[in-house]
Formats: sequence, C-alpha cells, structure tokens
Amino acid sequence: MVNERQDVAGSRRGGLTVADLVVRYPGATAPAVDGVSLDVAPGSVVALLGPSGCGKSSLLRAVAGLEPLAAGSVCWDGTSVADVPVHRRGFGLMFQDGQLFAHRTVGGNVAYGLPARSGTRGRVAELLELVGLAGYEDRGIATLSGGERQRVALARALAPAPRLLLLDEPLSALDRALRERLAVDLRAALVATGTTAVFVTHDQDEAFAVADRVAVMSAGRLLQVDAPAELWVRPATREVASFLGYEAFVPLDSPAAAPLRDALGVPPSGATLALAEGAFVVGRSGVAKGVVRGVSSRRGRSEVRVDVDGIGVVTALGPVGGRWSAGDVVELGVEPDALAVLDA
Ligand SMILES: Nc1ncnc2c1ncn2[C@@H]1O[C@H](COP(=O)(O)OP(=O)(O)OP(=O)(O)O)[C@@H](O)[C@H]1O
Repeated sequence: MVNERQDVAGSRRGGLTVADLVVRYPGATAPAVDGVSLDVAPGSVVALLGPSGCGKSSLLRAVAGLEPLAAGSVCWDGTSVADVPVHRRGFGLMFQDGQLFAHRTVGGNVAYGLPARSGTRGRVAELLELVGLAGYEDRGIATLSGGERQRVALARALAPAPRLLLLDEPLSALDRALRERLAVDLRAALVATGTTAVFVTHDQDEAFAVADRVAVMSAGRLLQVDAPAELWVRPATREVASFLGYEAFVPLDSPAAAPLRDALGVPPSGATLALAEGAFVVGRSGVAKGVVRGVSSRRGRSEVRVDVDGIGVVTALGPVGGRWSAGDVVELGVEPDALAVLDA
C-alpha cells in the first residue's frame, strides 16, 4: 500500500489533502476505505482508478461530506472541512446520470447554481461553448442524447466555479466511442477552467485521458499514485500492472525474456518483466517465434493470440487484413512501449 506522505509542510499545502481516511459502513466486515492519504494540488486532476467495489465512490463521497469519516481527515487549503456541511464546502459533484432537471431547458440547468444577476446569460453561453454545445440554451433536456446530457451536466457543475469538482464515473453510461471523445473534451474543459478535480473511473484509458495523476485503488487502499506515463512505464506491483492491462509476467533473467531485454536495453536481473497486449508484433523483423492459437480483429488491426515458449499465451498485434490459422508458427518483433520492468 502507498500513501502520499504528508510532509511537515503538508498541512499548509493548497488544494485537497486527505489523510489516513477510513470509511466504514455499518455491519460491513472490512472498511470500504482503509486508511487512504492523497493530495490533489490546485488546478490538477486526479483519477481514482480501481475495480468495482474497491472503495472509489466511498472515498469521493467522504470528501464531499456525504459519508461520515470513521477516522482520518479531509482538508482544503490546510483546514479541516469536517464541520463544514456538504453545501458549504464549495465542492461540486457530477454523477454517472447527470441528474439534470427535466423540466428546465439546457440554459436553465446550467444557470442553476449561478447567482441571479445580469451576466448570467453570457456565462451560460460561455459554459455551453466550453462543453461543445454552443447555442443549445433553449433545448429541452428530453431532446438531448446521452452524451449531450453529460455535457450539460458538466457545464452545470462548472458554472459556480467550484473550488473542487468531484466526478463519479461521469462517462460510464455512454458507449465506448462517445466515452473516448468525451474524456478528451472533459479534460480540455477542466484544464481551460483551471478546475481542481477528482475523477472516479474503473476504465484505465479514461483515467489516463483525463487525469494529471492516477491513483490506483484496491480493497480500500491506494496501491500507487503517479502521472499516467510514469504509471504505465513503472507499475509498482504486479497487481497494479495487471489492472492497467499487462497480461503476462516473466522473470527478467529467463531465456524467454532475452529478446525483450534487448528491446528495452536492460540487463538480466531478479526483476519481473510485464508484457501488455501488443508487446509482440506479428510480422515485424522476428526476434521470437510463437504458435497462433486464435485471431480476432479490433478497429481493423488483427489481434493474434500467440503461444510463446517460456512466456505463455499473449496478445500480439498484426497488420490489417492479416490471415493466420490456429497452429501457424509466426515470427514476432517486440514493441518496447508495451513492456514494463517490475522491481524485485
Ligand atoms: N451505503 C452502503 N452501505 C453498505 N456498504 C456499502 C455502501 N456503499 C458501498 N458499500 C460497500 O463498500 C465497498 C466499496 O463500495 P464503493 O461504491 O465505494 O466502491 P466503488 O469502487 O466505487 O465501486 P463501483 O465502481 O462498483 O461503484 C463495497 O464493498 C460496497 O458494497
């Protein structure tokens, strides 16, 4: 387990500081959040990433003030918010189903939460433009697609310029293509407004697309907190690596790992090498061989399940339109970006 250690200056640091937080539900055998410490710097976006039931929402809700803390603290700019009621914390919330007001127009939804004064129209227009819905003010909520509704929910959440925006799986009800597009737009809107945010998701790609730092959670604890690229290249443990999508693990000093070591330029050691999908590429100048077990296609590219001696069955990528049959022996090249070395 990692925890972001509070240094001596920790209590003076700006933004959100969660320390040793525990959330326990009545009757549950284990705490839902089990001693989590995490800092979110002003203007930065942190994703809480982990499998279903690991405690992401409980942590978010505790920060919002919607769940009582069994232990630990939640501070903003170094001051505890324990005694501050939910609506006074200045934190915004956005959920999977945007919870829009069906009887209000788009503009009416976005304006909700803004003080009634002149200039509201301009601010609403500005926010709608920010989320890619310029000119939607008078549309009824019932006439919008799911993706448009979440864009309105985002505009509404950003409208009062919350000092912290808490987003609980805001894209997970949408289909994959839309989710990928909205994740990019969501990040752009958060960055453009300088919003400090915590974003809950169980989707690695989404976490990587939206956040400056990703906090990987499991069973109520934080396993690793790092920038996306850092996390991908240096997952701290096998559990983190597996959750990120690494699918095979081999000792770095095993004979089967030799071509992979060469591709990475690392010497043999007691460490473990993790292989993600695409670590092997079919047809690229061969440094290894594999036996084809099955072939599928994703976005035109071939995904070839290959059995590599000493490694096992892994997913290699192949060119568009490649044709292989089970039992074929194929030459494999190596893609270093799909490899990571786990410390011993
Ligand atoms: N109101 C509640 N009462 C009792 N137990 C709860 C309650 N809410 C959550 N839990 C339990 O706490 C644990 C963490 O749940 P939580 O919703 O925080 O996980 P999560 O990572 O957000 O999961 P998901 O991605 O499925 O939403 C789970 O074991 C869950 O069953």
